[in-house]
Amino acid sequence: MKKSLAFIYGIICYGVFLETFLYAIGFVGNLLVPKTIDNGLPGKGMSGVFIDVLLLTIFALQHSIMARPAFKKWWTKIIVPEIERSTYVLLASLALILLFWQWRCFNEIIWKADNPVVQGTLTILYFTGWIIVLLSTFMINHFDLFGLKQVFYYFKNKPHDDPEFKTNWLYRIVRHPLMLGFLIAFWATPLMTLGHLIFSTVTTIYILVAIKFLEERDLEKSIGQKYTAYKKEVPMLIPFTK
Ligand SMILES: C[S@@+](CC[C@H](N)C(=O)[O-])C[C@H]1O[C@@H](n2cnc3c(N)ncnc32)[C@H](O)[C@@H]1O
Repeated sequence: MKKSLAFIYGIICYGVFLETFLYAIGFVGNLLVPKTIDNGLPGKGMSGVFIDVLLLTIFALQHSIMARPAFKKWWTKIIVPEIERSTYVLLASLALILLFWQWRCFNEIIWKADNPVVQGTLTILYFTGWIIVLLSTFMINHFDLFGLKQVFYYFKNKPHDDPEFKTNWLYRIVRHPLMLGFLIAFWATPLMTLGHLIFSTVTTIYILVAIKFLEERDLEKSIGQKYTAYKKEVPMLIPFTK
């Protein structure tokens, strides 16, 4: 019973993530969804900027704190370890939903591409960024990353191992293709408004800090010499710079 419930919970969390991910593509790209980065509650002065930065900080803190090994060790004494990843994914999705709902728009134009070729190129780049994000999740292990594998193995009474360290496909070109995909999607836009600029700047700072001071430190601790060698060989985010 407990295992079935955990499995159902994992599927629900994955469903919420999938919807949030698709909504995010529409939100950042100003496409199809009711509230977007440039179409929603109007931002007013510094209080609007404060709200946007706060929303991004809530997401960043949830993401960073709950991904740390020390937090997971403590947290899995409280909840069933097999639903830890699903819970992380659910809370990350809820933090994003809060951001989509409460985002304050600032529509002052920073840049606008009028040339159709430039517009088209930036739009293609935008979608390429999201495709890179999605592909990268499959290169690590999509179902592990989003908690489905853990609850399925629990349901089936099979032991679950942590995902393997990968250095193939996009991980041979940069160490963080998933984050590179996000950076491309956040910056490649034919219309950059002040609100979008706040979003892209804060997320870029967060991505750089999280990679350098959190994720890579944990990876070096858990993988050791193999990761140090990988760092020497493969660039962090910009392809062909090593
Ligand atoms: C959201 S993913 C982002 C991965 C990576 N930073 C990227 O941008 O492609 C975070 C998880 O991926 C794991 N991870 C990072 N690099 C990895 C690799 N080369 N192989 C397997 N897992 C990796 C981290 O341990 C962490 O649990």
